[in-house]
Amino acid sequence: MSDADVVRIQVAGSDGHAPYEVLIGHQLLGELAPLIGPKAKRVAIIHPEALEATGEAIREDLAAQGYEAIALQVPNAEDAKSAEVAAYCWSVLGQTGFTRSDVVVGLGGGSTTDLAGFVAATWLRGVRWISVPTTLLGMVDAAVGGKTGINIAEGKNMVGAFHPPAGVLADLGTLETLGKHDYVSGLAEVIKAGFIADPVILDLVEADPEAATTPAGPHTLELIRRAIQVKADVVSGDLKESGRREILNYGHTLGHAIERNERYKWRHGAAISIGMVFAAELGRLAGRLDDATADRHRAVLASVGLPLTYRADAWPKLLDAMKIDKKSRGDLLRFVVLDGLAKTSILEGPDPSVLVAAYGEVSG
Ligand SMILES: NC(=O)c1ccc[n+]([C@@H]2O[C@H](COP(=O)([O-])OP(=O)(O)OC[C@H]3O[C@@H](n4cnc5c(N)ncnc54)[C@H](O)[C@@H]3O)[C@@H](O)[C@H]2O)c1
Ligand SMILES: O=C(O)C(=O)C[C@@H](O)[C@H](O)[C@H](O)COP(=O)(O)O
Ligand SMILES: [Zn+2]
Repeated sequence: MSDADVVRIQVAGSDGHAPYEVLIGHQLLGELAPLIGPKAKRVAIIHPEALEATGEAIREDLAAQGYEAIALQVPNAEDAKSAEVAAYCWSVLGQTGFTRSDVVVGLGGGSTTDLAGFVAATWLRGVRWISVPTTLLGMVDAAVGGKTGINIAEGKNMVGAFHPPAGVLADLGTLETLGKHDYVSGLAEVIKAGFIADPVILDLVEADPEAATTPAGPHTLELIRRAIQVKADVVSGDLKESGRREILNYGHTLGHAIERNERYKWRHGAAISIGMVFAAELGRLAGRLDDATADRHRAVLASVGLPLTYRADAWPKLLDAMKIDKKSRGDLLRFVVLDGLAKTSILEGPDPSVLVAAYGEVSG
């Protein structure tokens, strides 16, 4: 692949953080060392068990270029996003003599890059890191924007930091080994970007939903590019989520509560899919969203195999979990809703009866 085939999306710097680029293409490994730069002596490649061979290949490549490179293996999926695993990473960095000029590489899906970014944010109060997403969800969402963190029993991503990467390398070739369910989970965030900002995404998925569920589909690059552009545009203007960035949380208030209720054994995209149907019903019941757009949520999410419903008896626990959502202010629950396609707004303190009614629509 020539350099001309690499798509580059810019993310602006803010709050003292430098701007960076998201590169989308094939065989991007050669881009890693220039991003790490000459000042680093050591590089820690944090990767999940599933990517042991890739982690080792990158380690060897960087070692051959003179870096003291270590591959730091962590558990697959959400099991990596824990205080214990973060502490294990800190110990390894300490034993390696990792200094402020050294660099962390997060190689993997969103769980791994959230952890790696958090480790980088907290080690010596912040070292540079590079995100190398290997899942659809990682590419279109988690790797970009600098939200890093871990889960605790009380809630999803409750401990974390805003710490943008120095660069993002989205190598499309890595998607070929990703399981179907994990790929489809990423489509939930792609579809989210469609509803909140870029409806062309919805048209592309609806044109051939089956093709959208595989990286071999005709619109894969276009979908990834458009979803990353949405994310990059939003976070460029509001790194720390003091305003517009909240729209990226569409569907996440209920979605995160479901993940907590499932003890983080569900895929993020599956929970967010149900959360978006709930948010659409809230918008409809609040008299803001038209029926056609609300119904379109169910149609497009179901067409790619994402779930739409959750257990009715879970409501009290979900309501409790939603109270510590990061968008809450005091006792006020706040939801991102749509006033129309790509027209986001905030619904504050909805009447409890409206919440129950909306949940009734997603609990069968
Ligand atoms: N920071 C953010 O802005 C942000 C945005 C969206 C989601 N997230 C977080 O991302 C996480 C979900 O990420 P995800 O959907 O990428 O899942 P994941 O990171 O949990 O990965 C899913 C599974 O795929 C494996 N895997 C990863 N890449 C692979 C590959 N190329 N081939 C084969 N297997 C591979 C992983 O080891 C894991 O078992 C959640 O924790 C969510 O909260 C963060
Ligand atoms: O980047 C953001 O901002 C998002 O909200 C993107 C979400 O898709 C993502 O799941 C994020 O990790 C949620 O963050 P949280 O602040 O609600 O924990
Ligand atoms: Zn998400």
